[in-house]
Amino acid sequence: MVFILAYYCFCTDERGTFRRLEIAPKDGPDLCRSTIFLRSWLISFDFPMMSSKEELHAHLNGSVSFSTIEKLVARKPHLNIEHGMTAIRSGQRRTLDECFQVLKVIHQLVDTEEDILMVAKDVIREFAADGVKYLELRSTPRKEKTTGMTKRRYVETVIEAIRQCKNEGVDIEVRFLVAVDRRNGAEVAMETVKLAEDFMLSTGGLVVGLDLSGDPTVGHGRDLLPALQKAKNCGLKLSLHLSEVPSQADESELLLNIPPDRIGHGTFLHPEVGGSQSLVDKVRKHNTPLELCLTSNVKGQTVSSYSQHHFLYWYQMGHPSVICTDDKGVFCTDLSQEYQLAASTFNLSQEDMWTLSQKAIDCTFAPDLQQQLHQKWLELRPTLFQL
Ligand SMILES: CC(C)=CCNc1ncnc2c1ncn2[C@@H]1O[C@H](COP(=O)(O)O)[C@@H](O)[C@H]1O
Ligand SMILES: [Zn+2]
Repeated sequence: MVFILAYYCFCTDERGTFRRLEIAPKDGPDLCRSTIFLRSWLISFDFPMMSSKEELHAHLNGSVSFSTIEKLVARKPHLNIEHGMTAIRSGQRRTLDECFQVLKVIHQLVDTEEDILMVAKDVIREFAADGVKYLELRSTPRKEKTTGMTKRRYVETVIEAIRQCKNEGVDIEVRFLVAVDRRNGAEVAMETVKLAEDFMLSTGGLVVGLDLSGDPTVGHGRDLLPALQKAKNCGLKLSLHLSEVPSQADESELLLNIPPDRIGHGTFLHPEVGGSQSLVDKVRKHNTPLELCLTSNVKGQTVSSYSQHHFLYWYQMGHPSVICTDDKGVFCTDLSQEYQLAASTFNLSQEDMWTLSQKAIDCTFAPDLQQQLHQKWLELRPTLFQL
């Protein structure tokens, strides 16, 4: 017990800056589960500001937790999938390619409408339990011949999960971005945009946008430009994974002209890491927010260490930057942990953290909710500074 406490114990110094006291050497699934509970408990006492956050970059299948994986494995024992194959634990690193292999294993486990419903509801409840008040989930519609699942049913099932959570009183607003996997090429991208448009019009505002993601080393954004432009023209908000690897500068130049409404990662945009001033100028000109995922980038080895993360570059410039998880299940993290990592790495105070989470409200794709969220944040603020 003492060991577990030490693992997640944080304190604040005289500036109110978060300090992590100790890090566990290695966490197994059991330890991970118990610490997630314990950490939520500690956070609720020590950092009330952590109970007001918004998550703007979360891939559904990458966000599946240990406990949900256990339920899926029990449904499909014949697949012989073990925990080590679906998550990258504390201290472990993988190449980006290996990270995508992990997602393929999870896809094997999630291949029916029942699975999607359970996974989406669990993920929504887990974000809510972590104090996330507004969540934008994204996922790639998948067709599974063996189970009869269609892409349309896939999206309908995610929407159903969002509605059920709402009806059950889960304290979180959820919106959905339909994802285009760049690996599948231009034709599929265009079909996906049409599907997203249909759902945007038929779900009363639950589908708000389009995400471009997938293995950044596969394909080129120029082929996807017509689909992305069509999405923008029909009113879908665009969040594009850009410059996740160093070789994407040309593609980013092109896609930034659309322009996107938000950027996922943008790890190699700035000149100090092989990007260019012209790329930075384009991002600045449109004030395009960045979705930054510290653990994902470090564990996926596109960033060498937390202190080298490009969060600092953009934060120091005062550019809108939103802390996100990317794939909380795969990377064994949650949004509270990502905020704490940013705070301890970059010497941020509680006030700084508060301001970050408050400014993220203006980066959401649900303008109809922004006023309500600002009000909620103002109501929760006094509880933070009374401590
Ligand atoms: C784990 C990993 C590779 C992290 C690196 N960051 C990522 N970069 C680009 N696309 C991603 C990333 N993480 C998840 N995705 C996308 O999200 C999908 C999984 O979630 P879903 O099935 O769309 O619900 C992946 O197949 C991939 O298309
Ligand atoms: Zn991502």
